Amino acid sequence: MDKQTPYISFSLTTHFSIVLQTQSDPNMTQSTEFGKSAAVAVSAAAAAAAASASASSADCSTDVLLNNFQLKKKSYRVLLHGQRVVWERLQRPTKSAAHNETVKTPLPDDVPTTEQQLGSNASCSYGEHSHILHMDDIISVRRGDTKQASLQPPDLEEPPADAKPTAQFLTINYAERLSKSKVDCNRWQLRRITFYNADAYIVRQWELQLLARLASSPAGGQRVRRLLVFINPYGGRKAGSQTYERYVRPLFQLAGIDATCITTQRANQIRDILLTHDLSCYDAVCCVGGDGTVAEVINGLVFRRIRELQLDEQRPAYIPRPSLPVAVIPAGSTDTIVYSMHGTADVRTAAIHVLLGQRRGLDVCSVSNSRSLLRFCASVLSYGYLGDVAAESEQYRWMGTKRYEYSGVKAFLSNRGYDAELHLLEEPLEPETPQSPVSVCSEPPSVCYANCQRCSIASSLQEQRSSLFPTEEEHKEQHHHPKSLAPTASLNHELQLSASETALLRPRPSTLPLQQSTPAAYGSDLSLRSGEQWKIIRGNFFMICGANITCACARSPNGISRYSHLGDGCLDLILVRKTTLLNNLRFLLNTAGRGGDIRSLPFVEVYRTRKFNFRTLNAPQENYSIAGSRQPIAQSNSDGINSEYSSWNCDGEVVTDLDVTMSSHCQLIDVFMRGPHSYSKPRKLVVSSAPTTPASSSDNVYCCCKD
Ligand SMILES: Nc1ncnc2c1ncn2[C@@H]1O[C@H](COP(=O)(O)OP(=O)(O)OP(=O)(O)O)[C@@H](O)[C@H]1O
Repeated sequence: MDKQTPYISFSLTTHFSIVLQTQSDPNMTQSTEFGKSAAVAVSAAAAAAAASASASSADCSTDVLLNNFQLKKKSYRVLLHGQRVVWERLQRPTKSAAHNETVKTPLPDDVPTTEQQLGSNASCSYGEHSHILHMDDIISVRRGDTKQASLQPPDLEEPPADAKPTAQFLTINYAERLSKSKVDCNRWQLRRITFYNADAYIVRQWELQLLARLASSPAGGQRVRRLLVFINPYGGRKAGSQTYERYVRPLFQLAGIDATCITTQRANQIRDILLTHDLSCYDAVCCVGGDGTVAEVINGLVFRRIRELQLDEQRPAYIPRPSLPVAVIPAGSTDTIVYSMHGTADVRTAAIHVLLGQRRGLDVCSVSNSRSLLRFCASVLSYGYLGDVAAESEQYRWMGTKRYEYSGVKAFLSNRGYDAELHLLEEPLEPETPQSPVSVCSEPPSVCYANCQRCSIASSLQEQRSSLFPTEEEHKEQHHHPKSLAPTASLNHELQLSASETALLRPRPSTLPLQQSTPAAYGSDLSLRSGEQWKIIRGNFFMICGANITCACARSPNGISRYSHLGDGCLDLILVRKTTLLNNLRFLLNTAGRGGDIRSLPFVEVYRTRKFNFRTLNAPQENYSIAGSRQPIAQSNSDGINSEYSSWNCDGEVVTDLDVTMSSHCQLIDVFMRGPHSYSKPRKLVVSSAPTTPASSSDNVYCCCKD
């Protein structure tokens, strides 16, 4: 190490070590106000060794690094503090300050002594002009001898740790969420910042510390190294391959992701590969395509797990959780799954979420008829209008996305309503409401945002919930011992759960084997267990939707089911009664706008449930398909739309069964997402010459419970 630039390690407390640099350059010299109990001064070599040791230790997150760097030829003080990198422009010393050589530090006066104390309010304590970058948002860190070299993707072959460092440039690639307006606050973009320091030892130390912190942070530990990518070249505008090459591959390279790509050659190929191939060398599965492609991946992974566990594929006793998480890159026509996950169908945003590694559990619904499990649904299962659109539009795929508009008008005009009977067990909405259609509630239910409380409660209760459900034997026992009938009640008391949390703890019908899946079986079983009655609704419907997620898309930014949550284990059943043509039009316009709320329409009912059963009235039994074939069952009229029965639209695919049960499985699949954000005005930075940076990623995240 250069003797001109010795390191001084200040040990403030047993929990802290601050490494400061002193240099002959007055602009880069600093003393400190921190040194309350500073035990000091180690040799340069010892400090470097200590630093690299601490970098490799898991507990390195308690260290603080503070150095001066140059950024665009301006001097900055840069601090690595817990999970944050903070940098602040060094001001030229004023006359009064020149006498007092102490430079203002970005840490608060009252320096907390432990990381816990620094905790969540640490970001508010930095200087007003500080730029704060959260570790969760860092994609990669690389040093280089030149700025250009530091911009290259990470080098897999690192020089030995004891080699003399030469690199003076340190580039941090990170993701930033753009918060431009209420309608554009969910796009993320890639940013980079390059710091320069004449001392290569400091640069190396920073890189080591940053990498160690990234690896030990919860999100960093989840980052993907080996990815299996399926590209559907057929979906949307048939631009899946170009989308991947142009926008996604460079980002994966930058993050050092080793991606194996397969371009599909036929429908259902993804599912077949996932069912039969060895996937042990992959950390995750990624698909580039629309909702149909995502559904193929989810179906493939869940059925694979069912096979691995040797469960009955037609009537599994329970639905197991696949081990691999799923990444989705939008390249379809509507891309509602991606839009609902991120609040945008922007390709870069979706790719950036894969790089950042943060995952959330996504509910997946199973769709079954009275005889067997048919498939899994990630977005919406819809009968009537949307079912007709799906069946119709397949014939006009050559039109591209216009086929939906054409088929939409045709299906709308020919819709005479469909007779149906539905059975469901209603779940209360948030806030707790009477067991009634949502349309009569005074307060709107919560919207699912990043850090959604409702979903995180559902996630944290997963373990407890599984042990709460009685097996068939336990269930019989409970009938003989009525005191044990309310395990949730006693648990609620122990855990002091709120009403909405209690609702999430309710026993679920989906734990029953599928052979008991007739409405009658459910009705009697659950009435006995929870003391609730199944609701039976009959009528003539323009459309029936079981929405697993909001189903938002560019055309319908709030989605058809605005208040659906991504991972609460519930689905929203939306019933649109057949009334007048004008009312049907009102409904469609309402879903298209940002301000609309279908719950305000008198002919629309929304029920939150974990499971519902549907059957047509007077349906001929012998026409039920077993596996949900794509063929229409009953004869269609001359327009291709059957006037008496519709078909189901399941994630854009056509299912023709007329006796269907849809059940939600809480957070069955892990997907790379944080959830959409609500708009909040970005912090204004006074120093305009400085690069703009995001507030801490967690600062951008709000609770779901506001609209
Ligand atoms: N090479 C291929 N040739 C034909 N069909 C394919 C091929 N690869 C995949 N498919 C099928 O194409 C169908 C449509 O794909 P996808 O749903 O991704 O696009 P989309 O329908 O345009 O988008 P969205 O569902 O978002 O509206 C899927 O059912 C998928 O199984």
